[in-house]
Amino acid sequence: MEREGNDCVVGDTSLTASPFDGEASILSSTLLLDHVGEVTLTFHSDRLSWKLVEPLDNDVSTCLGIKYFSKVATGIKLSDIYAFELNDHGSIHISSLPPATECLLLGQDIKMYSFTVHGFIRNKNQPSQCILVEYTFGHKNLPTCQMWVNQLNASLKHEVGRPKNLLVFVHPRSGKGNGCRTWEAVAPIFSRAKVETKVIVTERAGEAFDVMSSLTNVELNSYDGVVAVGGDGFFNEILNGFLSPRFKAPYPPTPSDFVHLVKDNDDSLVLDEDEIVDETSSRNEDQFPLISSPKQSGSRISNSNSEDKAAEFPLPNEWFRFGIIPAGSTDAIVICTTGTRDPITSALHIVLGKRVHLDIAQVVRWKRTPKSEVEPHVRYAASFSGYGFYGDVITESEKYRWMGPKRYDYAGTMVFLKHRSYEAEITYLDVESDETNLTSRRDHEGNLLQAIRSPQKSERCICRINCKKKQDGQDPKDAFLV
Ligand SMILES: Nc1ncnc2c1ncn2[C@@H]1O[C@H](COP(=O)(O)OP(=O)(O)OP(=O)(O)O)[C@@H](O)[C@H]1O
Repeated sequence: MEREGNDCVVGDTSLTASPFDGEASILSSTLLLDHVGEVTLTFHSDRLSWKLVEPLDNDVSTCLGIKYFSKVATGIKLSDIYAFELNDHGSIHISSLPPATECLLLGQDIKMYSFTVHGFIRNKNQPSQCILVEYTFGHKNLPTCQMWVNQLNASLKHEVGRPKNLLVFVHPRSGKGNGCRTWEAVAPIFSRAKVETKVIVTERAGEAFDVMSSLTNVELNSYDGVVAVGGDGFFNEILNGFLSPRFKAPYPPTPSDFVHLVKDNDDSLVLDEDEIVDETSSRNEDQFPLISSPKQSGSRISNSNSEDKAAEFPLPNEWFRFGIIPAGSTDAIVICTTGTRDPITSALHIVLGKRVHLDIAQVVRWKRTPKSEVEPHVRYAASFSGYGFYGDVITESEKYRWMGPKRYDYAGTMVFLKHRSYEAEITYLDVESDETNLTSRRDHEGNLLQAIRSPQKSERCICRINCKKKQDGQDPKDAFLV
């Protein structure tokens, strides 16, 4: 170690393995840690650690007679680091005290070359939340700093699953209208981590769906994933744009005693006798009488990107991922997946390549009648799917988007005061995941469905809706509810 004029400390740099705390290290140097002082920085295979060369007495410093305890970190795991950056020639400040409490006599700035380690620590009170940290190390020689940055960047490349290129959709009017500001706040994390981003700020509802559904799989494969900066609705729109033209799966079986309903002009729902399906004939004809097979349903269910049909990638590569940075009104998906509603935490999870599997529900709206030309409507939902009161609240709340998240409270109250009730019949299929024979599975599902459905829907139906039939004093059993 040598000392140069104005007390600048220049350390020895060792590229060979050297023992540190009883552990083999890859690299070790004496450097100046900004706002701390002279440290020995050591790079182990999975972490960086540093130690004050001349520790302060019992880790306590004094200023004008006041004692300050040093709470300087002493290391960081490689997996908690998202970037290393070489800085311009500039000031490194030597002091063990935080700037606010620093004694003028203790601090001094030294001009030198430096590099910064960007990482995160967990919030002690809320461990799901990540807090950005950065440590800047200085040295008089530029090549030493460069060598450290090159070496560290090379090891970050071994961290698996970190994205390099992402497609980002920003919903500017999401939540309280903070979509763009949220993106601006997290964008530096992506640029420091050298993650390329193509950013699309939407101008209308449905734009993200259109872009996602019109991109070819080859184009999608040029990205490592897609990120939504917005709320749950926006994320679901992107997901639907991705899945709708690509995902090929059989529709769920039609309930065997499905009753067809038509909506009369007075908004009440009544049974249309002419439309009742002959169960026997329809079941013989097809296991799924009211919905078309994937072949029949054409572009809705098959891949609409004709040039991709014979493509190498039926779906994007296995590393393809979907990310969400919360800027919405409720952000349920983010809270469920990261445990916190914090854009910084989400951005860090994305650049660090953290992954979590997400269940997706396929929601199929059946054909209203067997003669109907309209194809079944298919939607995918990542968080929840609402019916009845919830559906009405969402529909109503869209009229008051200018209120921000409070619109849900307002719309919820308004819909509640209408005192509508909604009826639904739920059946479920117990699917064995390892079952490979689709035909036998369908048979099994069909039997199971019948087994768990109750016999006479009309007998059990209690009409609570304020429909015309009821107002006219007719037997509620004549009115069917959805
Ligand atoms: N530029 C835009 N202008 C208007 N609507 C848009 C625009 N971009 C997207 N949308 C639509 O706004 C809907 C709601 O967006 P988003 O989910 O981001 O906000 P939110 O409803 O406030 O949040 P949350 O879903 O968390 O309650 C989306 O389904 C999307 O179709």
